Amino acid sequence: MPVITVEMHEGRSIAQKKQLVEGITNEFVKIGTPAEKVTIIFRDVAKTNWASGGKLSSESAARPL
Ligand SMILES: O=C(O)/C=C/C=C(\O)C(=O)O
Repeated sequence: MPVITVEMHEGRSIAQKKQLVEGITNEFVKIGTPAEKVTIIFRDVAKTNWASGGKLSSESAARPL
């Protein structure tokens, strides 16, 4: 019963999340896991709560989601 947690910047659309769900689930199906057993949790993190390379994401140049 795999549980996959995806922590990412907030802002992705439902359509984008559905695409991710399909892709991630399919990878597990390819290795023999029934799709119903795959659980995916999205944790959308505000850019003010995320930092990389010593900088808050909210203060870094915007990149497309
Ligand atoms: O850590 C970074 O520099 C960038 C992270 C980007 C995401 O988490 C995202 O695109 O959701």
